[in-house]
Amino acid sequence: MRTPSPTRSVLRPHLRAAAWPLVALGVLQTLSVAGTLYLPHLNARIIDEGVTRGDLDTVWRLGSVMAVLAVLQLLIAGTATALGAYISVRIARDLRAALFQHVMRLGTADVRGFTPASLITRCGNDVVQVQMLVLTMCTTVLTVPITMIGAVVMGLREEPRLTWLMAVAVPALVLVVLGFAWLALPKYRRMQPQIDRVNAVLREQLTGLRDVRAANREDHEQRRFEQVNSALIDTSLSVGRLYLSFGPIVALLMNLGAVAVVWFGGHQAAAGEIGVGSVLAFISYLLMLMSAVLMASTVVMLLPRARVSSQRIAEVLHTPPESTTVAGGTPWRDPELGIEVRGATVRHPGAEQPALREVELRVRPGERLAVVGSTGSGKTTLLQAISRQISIDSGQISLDGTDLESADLVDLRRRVVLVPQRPYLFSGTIRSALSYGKPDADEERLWQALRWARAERIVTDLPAGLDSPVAPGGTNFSGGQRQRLCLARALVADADYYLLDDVTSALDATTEAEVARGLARATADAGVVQVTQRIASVAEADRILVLDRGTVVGEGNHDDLLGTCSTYREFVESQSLEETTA
Ligand SMILES: Nc1ncnc2c1ncn2[C@@H]1O[C@H](COP(=O)(O)OP(=O)(O)OP(=O)(O)O)[C@@H](O)[C@H]1O
Repeated sequence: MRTPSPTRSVLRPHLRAAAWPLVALGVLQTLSVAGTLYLPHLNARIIDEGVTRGDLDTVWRLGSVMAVLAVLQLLIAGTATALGAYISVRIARDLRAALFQHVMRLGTADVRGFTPASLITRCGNDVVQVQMLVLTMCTTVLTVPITMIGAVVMGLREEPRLTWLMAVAVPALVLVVLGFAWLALPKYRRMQPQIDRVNAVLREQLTGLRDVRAANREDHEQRRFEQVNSALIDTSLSVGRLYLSFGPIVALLMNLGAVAVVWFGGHQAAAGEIGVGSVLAFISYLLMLMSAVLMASTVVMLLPRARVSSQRIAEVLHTPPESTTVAGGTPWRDPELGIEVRGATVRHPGAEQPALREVELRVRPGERLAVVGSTGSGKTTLLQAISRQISIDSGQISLDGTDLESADLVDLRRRVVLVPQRPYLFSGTIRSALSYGKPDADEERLWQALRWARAERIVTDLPAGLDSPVAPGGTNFSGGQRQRLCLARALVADADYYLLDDVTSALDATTEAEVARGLARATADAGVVQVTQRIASVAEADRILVLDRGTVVGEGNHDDLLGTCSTYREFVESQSLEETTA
């Protein structure tokens, strides 16, 4: 079975949506080309029937017709160009929107797999490549064949004995174009991944700028950037050099064609066999024919590059979204059942060992479960799995008796709120940042959440209060302030379950204790799974789950675990040691 071309599959829905503008464009282009083809013929008649015979009336009459026709042709061609640009911009806009919408629905693992840098290139540069192709197609798809046929027919009408020149000039030009394509296409293919690499390096360097400076590695990073950048520049330059040689060769061929017409046609004109106007018209038709071949070659050049870009866009669009049950999944069964994890095993893509092995846990409404374990023991992975940021490889996770795989994802995310280890604050104001997950939250709710998260002072200390600006990522706040604001944002959502991933790690012990008290009040009716490294937070929990290398090695309350779980004892002892040292 033939697989549809990626360009076609990516463009089809958008071309269909632009059907009427495309029809209008076709009509305008046909009229414009017809005008272009008729003008040299009129010119020939003015010269041969008017100028040569000294018939001024004919010169005036045909001259006026030619002037009106030329203006009309210009207007129509201008409108067609504008319409073509409009269609290509509109298609690019819709394609980018569709791509962005799809990326938003991709699973976390898929986003990691593509890499954010590549996704940015795909939404940006790759869409631009497709847009360029559409724009070129808009100006050539009808113009080229009509011009080619029209130029040959009109050339034959003017002087059939010169048409052999067309039969020589056009294949020569086609050969040059094919040679150029053969040299240029591999370079174009190399370019997109090179743009990806530049973006990836740049993104990493800008994200880790502080660490680069702290480690004095500016020179190293500069070299790393220069390496990927110069690879891209080299490719771009070699394409540019090819174009440099292509232009003069094509111009030479076209001029040789014109000279040949003058040479052979001139002899016939001198012998009185044809008019000078016909020779001039034939030159115009030959040049039109060659220009049409060039226009077609532009499409031939753009097509493979746009194909590579379409392929990259199609890869994203064809990646299934996170869930087939984004809305309208299986209803929740029994609110008393809460969160249940049964035999959950998770292996991250590319990882040798599973991050979670056969994990079992249960959290009911109003219950608080603390999760402790050494670094890398799978705590974050567990919370990601419960909130369905990642899928589990085996076992089952359910909420209120409904398997998360078949649950309504939007409703799940409304009911179960994850506060990650390094949450992100979006730019805007504190008000917009706090109500990010619940845009209809009233002001009282925002203040209440701020009080619970002990973040009220952060806001009242600012002159503009809730309307104070937040920089992208919340970088105008300290780590501890950011953590509390993010916690407040989660509490605004008023969820049924909270998954808290070490959310007080940047706070001092006193503030942490205050936050813990606020949290306890805020989430009194909710179920809470709290990953923590602090013994103080563990003490507040109803139960404690101890993870070691992805496996549950203990579960119970503090006293039970002290007696039964050596990993937990080590955790407690390390904390006591820290406190003593402090
Ligand atoms: N995206 C990933 N790809 C591959 N392996 C991963 C990925 N994320 C985590 N891991 C691995 O899974 C294991 C568990 O990681 P996880 O982040 O869940 O640990 P953690 O207990 O939360 O650690 P920490 O306390 O340091 O935050 C680790 O061995 C880690 O290297």
